[in-house]
Amino acid sequence: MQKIVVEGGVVLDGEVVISGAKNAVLPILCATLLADDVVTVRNVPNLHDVKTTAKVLEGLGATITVDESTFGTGQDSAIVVDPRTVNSHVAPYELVRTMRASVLVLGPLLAKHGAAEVSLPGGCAIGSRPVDQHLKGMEALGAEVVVEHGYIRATAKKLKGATVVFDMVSVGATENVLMAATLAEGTSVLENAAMEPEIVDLANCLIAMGADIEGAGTSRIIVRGVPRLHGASHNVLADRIETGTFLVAAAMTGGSVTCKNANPDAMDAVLRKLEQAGAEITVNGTDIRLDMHGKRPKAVDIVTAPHPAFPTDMQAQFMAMACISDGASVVNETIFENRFMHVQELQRLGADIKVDGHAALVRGVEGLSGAPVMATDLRASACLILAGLVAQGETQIDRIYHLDRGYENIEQKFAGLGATIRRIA
Ligand SMILES: CC(=O)N[C@H]1[C@@H](OP(=O)(O)OP(=O)(O)OC[C@H]2O[C@@H](n3ccc(=O)[nH]c3=O)[C@H](O)[C@@H]2O)O[C@H](CO)[C@@H](O)[C@@H]1O
Ligand SMILES: C=C(OP(=O)(O)O)C(=O)O
Repeated sequence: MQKIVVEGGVVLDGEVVISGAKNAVLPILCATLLADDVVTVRNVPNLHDVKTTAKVLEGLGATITVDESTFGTGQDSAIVVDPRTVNSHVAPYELVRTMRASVLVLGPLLAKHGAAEVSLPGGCAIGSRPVDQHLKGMEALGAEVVVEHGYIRATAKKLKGATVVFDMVSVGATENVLMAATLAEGTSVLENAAMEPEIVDLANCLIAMGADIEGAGTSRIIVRGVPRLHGASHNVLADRIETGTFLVAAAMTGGSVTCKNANPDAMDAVLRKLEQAGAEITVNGTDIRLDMHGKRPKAVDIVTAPHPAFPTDMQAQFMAMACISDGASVVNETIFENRFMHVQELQRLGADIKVDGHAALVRGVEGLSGAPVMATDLRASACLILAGLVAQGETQIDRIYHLDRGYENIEQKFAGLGATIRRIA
């Protein structure tokens, strides 16, 4: 099994080009199922999750074309989906279990083909992650939904517009219901909708396909159903979590890093926290530069919550920073019930962390020491790289397949900033 080996002690310096957002490209690829014609998705990151989504779409019969010569190279990296060849409405367990986001084919299949059979995604390391809000939304639009033998089976001759009030803010449920509502008869109103930038990106792609959507990016989204959606071309927005990961790395090492092709407007909460930690942040168009001027970060408290508050997907990286910050930080995780799996691994590197339920008290230490550690989920893996970058000696991170789900060329990108990092078999 592959590992990443990091040698600590280098001050990061330079520029890194940010990839398209995993959490935008996955729903957008699923949304292509709604179209009557070819959809071209650009700025597609070369991620394991993207490949899994492509497999799910191919399994449904869609024709996928990838230009390998440009795939994973930035803005020109495209996946072309022809949904006209779709001939199945079944997303099997083998694929869904490896990537929860595959449940996002439910809404599009139901709206376009009147039926969907999608394996229940099940829990994962960070929490149980139920999909009740997705199902409640489909039912509100008139679908008949049955959950049996580990599968969600949904049918509807024609979805009907309705008001859907989500019990809690869910990114995935908002996306699934938003996609389904585009082809429903009449108007749907999504109340208590998630406001993440990736939802706005999905809505923009749907609008380019001919959907009538108002209010994406607010808690109330209005969708006027249209009879059909056409082909389109869409550029995926920049990954704010990848951006944040590199900025935290720069802050932890006392360095200076510019993230190119980023989306500064989408990451206010993270940028403000980095400033609070003592970083100088300069935004110039789509460039975000962080300069730490060799200083040690100051301790900052964080509370994760739905956008525009501090993102749960940046919690582990900020906890890594808290481990070596000057002072004590409180990290409060309010989104997922089990997203502190990285704590034990950080402790192996010498961190002083006490967990009490959803809160962790992190007392910054002067230094960490390299050790073998194990990645437990995607962002936990990233946080261990960050910790390894400042730890004395070598840190070996095992189970990095989690990392490849959501970070494109991560070790090459860190190496480009001067880090001593390599992947070993
Ligand atoms: C592919 C993708 O975009 N993944 C992101 C998405 O995941 P995902 O869409 O799965 O996350 P949700 O926003 O749905 O989950 C938020 C919370 O709501 C709960 N919940 C959700 C749906 C539901 O039907 N019932 C329910 O109880 C979840 O268990 C969790 O506690 O948003 C999360 C929260 O920002 C991010 O961490 C993930 O990176
Ligand atoms: C939790 C995450 O992703 P997913 O919802 O795909 O598991 C993440 O990106 O940190």
